[in-house]
Amino acid sequence: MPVIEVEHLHKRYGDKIAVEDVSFTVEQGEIFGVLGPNGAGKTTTVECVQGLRRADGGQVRVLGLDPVRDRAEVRQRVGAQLQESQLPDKLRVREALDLYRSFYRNKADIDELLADLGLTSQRDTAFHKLSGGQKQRLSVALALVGQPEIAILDELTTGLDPQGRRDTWDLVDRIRDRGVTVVLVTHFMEEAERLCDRLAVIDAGRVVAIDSPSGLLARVGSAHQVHFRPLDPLDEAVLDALPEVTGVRRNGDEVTVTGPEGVAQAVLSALADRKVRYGGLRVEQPTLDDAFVSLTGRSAQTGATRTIDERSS
Ligand SMILES: Nc1ncnc2c1ncn2[C@@H]1O[C@H](COP(=O)(O)OP(=O)(O)OP(=O)(O)O)[C@@H](O)[C@H]1O
Repeated sequence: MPVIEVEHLHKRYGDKIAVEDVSFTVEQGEIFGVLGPNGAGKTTTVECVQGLRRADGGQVRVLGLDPVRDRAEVRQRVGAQLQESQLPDKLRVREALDLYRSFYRNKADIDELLADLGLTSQRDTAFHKLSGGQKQRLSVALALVGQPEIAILDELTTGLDPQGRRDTWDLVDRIRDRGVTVVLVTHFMEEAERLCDRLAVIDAGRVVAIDSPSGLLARVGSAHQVHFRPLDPLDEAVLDALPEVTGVRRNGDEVTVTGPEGVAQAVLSALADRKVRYGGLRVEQPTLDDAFVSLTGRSAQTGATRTIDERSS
């Protein structure tokens, strides 16, 4: 059963159209991504879901409620992370959690929350003394302190280093394991691919695709590429004849073989069978960024790039 239903959402700021026409549903228990480049309308969309903004057109239902009319109830049941840290400098972690906890009917156990978020030893630390990653984790803790059914996390890992980003991803998995439905706003493809069950790709105020990460990747087609430099004589026709191979080309002493998933194994075993040694092996796999480019004609990625190592880790 969907916990969020957005139908033909339209939102303007004066003459500026922020959201042209956005529709999607979020199912109970999933991690749903809202993905797109800066200015695509992601934040405006989730602000309408939270009842922070009134739609100019279309319909939004959250847990069967109207988020503007039933704002107080939606606030109790939907936890939202603050996009920028907006707490007084001197407020201590524990005090911030106590304060926010007092707003909710279903109160989380603060010690448990601190432990879950790796903040136990910062419980008496003032807000301004926290690191960027700790502030980020506190803002997530504040989103969870009312034991929400849905958590909305906006640009969760912006500004974090790669390790901080990975720790935060583990955290999102744990939030879902508590049974919370997660809506994750991001412009990082890698983050969406790692975390989301399904995602809506938004560009210029419109949904261009809704799918699972692997479904989106499948739309890009067979973009796997294997590059290597043969160190022994190689008849490229041997590779071309493999059923997994869709193309072979040579550029100087480098050979590039293209094909669907599995092409790399097929090429490497053909080389081994013929005792052809090689150097400079690289395997490029399609990424969600490729999917985004093929859907919109341009890149959403402004930050992280993907490497083969990361993908296999
Ligand atoms: N309060 C506002 N007043 C006027 N225009 C706004 C306001 N908030 C957002 N916009 C504009 O609406 C468009 C959509 O903004 P929104 O913040 O929803 O996009 P976004 O996809 O979340 O972008 P980002 O990743 O940069 O946060 C942008 O062109 C933005 O400049």
